[in-house]
Amino acid sequence: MKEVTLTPLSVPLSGQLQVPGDKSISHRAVILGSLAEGTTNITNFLTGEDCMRTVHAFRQFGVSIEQNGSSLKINSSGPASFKEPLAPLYFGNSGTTARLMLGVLAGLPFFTSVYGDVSLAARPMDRVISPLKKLGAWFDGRAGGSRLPMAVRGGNLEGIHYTLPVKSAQVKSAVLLAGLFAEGVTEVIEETPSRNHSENMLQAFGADITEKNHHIRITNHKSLKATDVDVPGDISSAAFFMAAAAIVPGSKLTLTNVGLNDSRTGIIDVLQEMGASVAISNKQVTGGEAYGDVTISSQKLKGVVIKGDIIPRLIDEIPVIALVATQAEGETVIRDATELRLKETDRIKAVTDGLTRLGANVKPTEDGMIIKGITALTGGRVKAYHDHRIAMMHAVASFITKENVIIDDISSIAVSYPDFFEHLNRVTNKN
Ligand SMILES: O=C(O)C1=C[C@@H](OP(=O)(O)O)[C@@H](O)[C@H](O)C1
Ligand SMILES: C=C(OP(=O)(O)O)C(=O)O
Repeated sequence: MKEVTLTPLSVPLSGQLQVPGDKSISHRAVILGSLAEGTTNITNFLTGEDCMRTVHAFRQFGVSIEQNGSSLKINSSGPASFKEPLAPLYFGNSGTTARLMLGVLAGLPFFTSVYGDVSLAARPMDRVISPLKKLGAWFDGRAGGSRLPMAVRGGNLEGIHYTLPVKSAQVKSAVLLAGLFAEGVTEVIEETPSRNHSENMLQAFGADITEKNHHIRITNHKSLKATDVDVPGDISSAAFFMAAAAIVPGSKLTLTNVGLNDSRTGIIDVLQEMGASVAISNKQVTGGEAYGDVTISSQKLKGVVIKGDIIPRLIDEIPVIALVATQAEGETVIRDATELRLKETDRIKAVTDGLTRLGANVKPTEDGMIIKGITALTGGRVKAYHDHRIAMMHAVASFITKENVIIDDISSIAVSYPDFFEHLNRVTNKN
């Protein structure tokens, strides 16, 4: 447990900041770099605990992955050279590692066992196991085979046509990764688009993958070609600074090199609709991924309705959007977001409990929450529930509270943003 007491802020946020590399893209770069034959160099890799779990998993197969700061050099001879691991693979707190690696393990012709921390052990894995079994892999695990720890015996897969029953990029990616190893064509039908980093990167690594009218098709392709990846900054990490600049009066902040893939930019759309000033400059593309600089300044905000197809485009940003909504005039309604209950913690409960303790007017609903603003936040003791996004949301809240905010445990932040407090201090001139 690492408790922290945060004192209210008396200055606006200003200056420039480069947030760390994107978590989703970093995971995928290690996975595809390890499956490819040859040398893959990854720059601006996120060295947070979650992505390092994915690195360690491939090291256990015998893949050589050298780390030098935020650069990785992967030397691999492809999956045919992978060794059956001698020990279980530990995925820590990382849902993305668990779900995507189960897709890879389904394709590998050996036995593996996998486990995670208390939070990950509570998260549903049946959503990936169910299609992966249809492809031909064998799984068993706790809770009737639906939870970690889990055992996997992979290999001998055959392509399937699968309509995603949940709006989840992790499930889509697990099936596509297994599809690399399956005989014939594997097709995933996704009614509401979710983040498409797997599709972009599979294409960059030479996989035979196409997308048409929400139907994504991948063909058996064991030999991917090693391809360097420069990871853009993580918009989900930038979101905490965008929110801070939007709610602290007089702030103006530029976040550089932020990933701007359309499937992730829901937060920008929502902040603009609320009335914040958000400007994008220097937009470029690398490996199919858009990125650029985002300048945000505080303005008078108004409540909005957030529902439907935008939800997967901002799912991880909802905790901090809820905080912004406490400073927006009128009602903000968040719907269609039951998935929040299945993250590192139940984020509907964690956000509404925490913001209520700080003096906000927020009510949980079955699939989201309703926030009434503007409320002056008081401060107080809050719990992070060992969830990085909840801990960081509360840290940003301390910028606008009257009294101190005491967060019970901030150690979870290391999974996605090890330098978070250093960066907070930088833009508030605290140090
Ligand atoms: O594919 C990914 O990298 C992710 C997908 C999302 O999860 P779901 O697929 O469960 O929605 C997101 O919440 C998670 O942080 C990362
Ligand atoms: C939900 C998240 O991650 P994961 O599913 O990888 O644990 C997140 O980073 O907010």
